[in-house]
Amino acid sequence: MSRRNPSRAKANVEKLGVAHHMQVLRDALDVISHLTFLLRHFTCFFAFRHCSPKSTCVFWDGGTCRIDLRNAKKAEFVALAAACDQATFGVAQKDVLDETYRKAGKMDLAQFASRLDVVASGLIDAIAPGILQGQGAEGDKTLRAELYKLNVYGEPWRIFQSHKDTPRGETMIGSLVVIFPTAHTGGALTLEHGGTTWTFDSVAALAVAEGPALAYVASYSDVLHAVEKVKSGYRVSLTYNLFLVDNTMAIAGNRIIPAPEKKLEDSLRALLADPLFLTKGGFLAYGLAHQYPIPPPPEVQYTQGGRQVPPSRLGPILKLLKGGDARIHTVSERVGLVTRVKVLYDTGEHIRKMGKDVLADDVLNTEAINTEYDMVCTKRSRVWGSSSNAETRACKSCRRRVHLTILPTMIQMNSRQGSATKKAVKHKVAVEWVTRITETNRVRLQYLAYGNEASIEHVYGNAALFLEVPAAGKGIRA
Ligand SMILES: O=C(O)CCC(=O)C(=O)O
Ligand SMILES: [Fe+2]
Repeated sequence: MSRRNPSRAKANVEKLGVAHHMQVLRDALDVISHLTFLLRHFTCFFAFRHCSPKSTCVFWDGGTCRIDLRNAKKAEFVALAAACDQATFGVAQKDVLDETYRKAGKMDLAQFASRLDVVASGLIDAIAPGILQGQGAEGDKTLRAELYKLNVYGEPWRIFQSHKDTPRGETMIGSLVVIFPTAHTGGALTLEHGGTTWTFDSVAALAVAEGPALAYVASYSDVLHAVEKVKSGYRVSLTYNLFLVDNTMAIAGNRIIPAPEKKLEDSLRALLADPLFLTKGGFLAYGLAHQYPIPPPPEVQYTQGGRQVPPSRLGPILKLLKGGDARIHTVSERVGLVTRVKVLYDTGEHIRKMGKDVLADDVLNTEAINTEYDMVCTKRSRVWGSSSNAETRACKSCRRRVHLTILPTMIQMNSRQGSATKKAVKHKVAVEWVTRITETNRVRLQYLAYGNEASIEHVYGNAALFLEVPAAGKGIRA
């Protein structure tokens, strides 16, 4: 007969409790991701019915030319198309013209005027809940739409190849496309994000609308999209850039928290209340589902005291989180956890002293690697799920805990603090992955490696959200 150790059995049961709470948290996240998808869908398939007759008028050539897109004749479309430039597209912050790439005609804002008022018509109110979901604990963000350009598809330009819209500014979160009710066939918009694709057939949407209507699609800026071939007639669209702005009218406590978000919050609180969960503290980590622009490195500033540490290039991401990513941040803030975007580098075996995996609070540069300026954590064992899978779905089996060893920021060190460093190196931090790390926000570090010949090597890192969990009984867990 096997002898059972009652205290070990009890510990196992309690550990199951942590596993259970983690599972509830992941399930709540699954629902949130699904919700994100549904909202995007909803936004796509909604036909706008309240446009005034003037909304379909477009003027160009200093106002001397005019077209009413509700009942224009072929000659008018030909004139509009003739006034367009061949559309360019963004590559590395520059607009590039490639005849083989995009085949749509466009007019920049300076060349045309539209009478459509997206605010007064209620269009922004209609898209805001979808785009702003999860933003700000108290509904303290709102959307501002800036008209960007006009696109014309038809003879001689018929398609717009797959692309992501170039972010125009640090607070740009997405785009709004409005499609006019002109006679045409084809021209469906196909969208793809996180392995899910869907098609918005504006012709079909407008066909079922009663009375005058405009079709529209609002999506996050990391959604890949393309306009299929316009087979006949002319398709005309306006694009707006959508920016996140502070809502000065927000009233604390006024936000109605959606049920799935409440469930996520409750499951996070239950997890934190369990003293067996990250007993000594650590990170609860979350693989980002959306892609975010990372600003270029700032100029290094030298002051009398030495190098000035610039703000982290990852900082702006936190203010621009989208969908489920924003929801995690909002919930963790409400619960009282400090949340940061950090980059986990897979350094291979190349960079001595740093260990195989490095967790950084900023995008590292060569100087950082050479001098160990930045705050880094070196990991003892291989990180689970590291950079091998670009999936953004919640993972059911990511239970592995990894240990990190923290080094202090070297720039803050003086000789007295040097001894403190050695102590800090022994300090381990546990990381619990709620969802698999993704390659959606991948950064590359180039550095000079000295082997039998000096060579330029690269290491890659992936940004993820890290929620700082205090030890059981400490801080918000007291
Ligand atoms: O015309 C459309 O439906 C899409 C236009 C677009 O993607 C763009 O202008 O970037
Ligand atoms: Fe686009």
